[in-house]
Amino acid sequence: MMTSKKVVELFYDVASPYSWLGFEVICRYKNVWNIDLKFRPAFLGGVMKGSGNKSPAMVQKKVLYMDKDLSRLRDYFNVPMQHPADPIGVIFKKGSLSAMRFLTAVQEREGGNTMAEQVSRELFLRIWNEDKDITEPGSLSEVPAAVKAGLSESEIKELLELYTSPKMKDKLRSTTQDALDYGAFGFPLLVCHVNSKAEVFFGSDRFELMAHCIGEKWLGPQPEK
Ligand SMILES: N[C@@H](CCC(=O)N[C@@H](CS)C(=O)NCC(=O)O)C(=O)O
Repeated sequence: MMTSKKVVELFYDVASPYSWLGFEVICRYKNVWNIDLKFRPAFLGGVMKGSGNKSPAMVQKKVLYMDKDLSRLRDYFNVPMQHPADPIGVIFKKGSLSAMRFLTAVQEREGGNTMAEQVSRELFLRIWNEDKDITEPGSLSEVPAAVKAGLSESEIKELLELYTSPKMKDKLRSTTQDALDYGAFGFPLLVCHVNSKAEVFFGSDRFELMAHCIGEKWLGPQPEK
């Protein structure tokens, strides 16, 4: 008899480069480990505020270290990360609120994972590889088209109306609150449900420990290689 799959929730925000690393690794493992992966797109700004934390990008020494760290991780994780020309403007001034509402709408509308995964990846790519805007409706409308999600123009229009609705704002707020309730102070956050207990891990650098705790094997960031 097959044992039931362990539910793993990934809380992430496309403004967070470490979220991108965590996102790609857990996507690579979703068919390697006996897990049922649930995407929980949430708002990192709300987590920072709600937990009383502040972004590491506000401390000069951390910024310098993260620069180096991320360029090493790009190769190790094989994720095509590129610094935007103005990271502070991208993360703090422009922010990710509308993009995360949009992603929430995509997920709600689909009720599944496939399009949410593709749209998330496209949003990560736009910020952290192509240095393109993710705040304007015109930019967001390019995303489902770019992932060839099979949406007609009227469906894309429908999504663009849906993402600014109070319902999607509330949904994003409640997902962010769920992350805070699990103890989040930053992203990515992975919550593993094993033996009716929730084990919470912060960071894209905790997969080895996470694998140990859920009884799976860690094969490095590129398990298929
Ligand atoms: N060591 C973690 C760092 C993750 C990280 O710095 N995440 C940022 C967002 S990109 C954050 O939320 N940081 C909160 C904090 O460090 O307190 C990793 O390798 O993934």
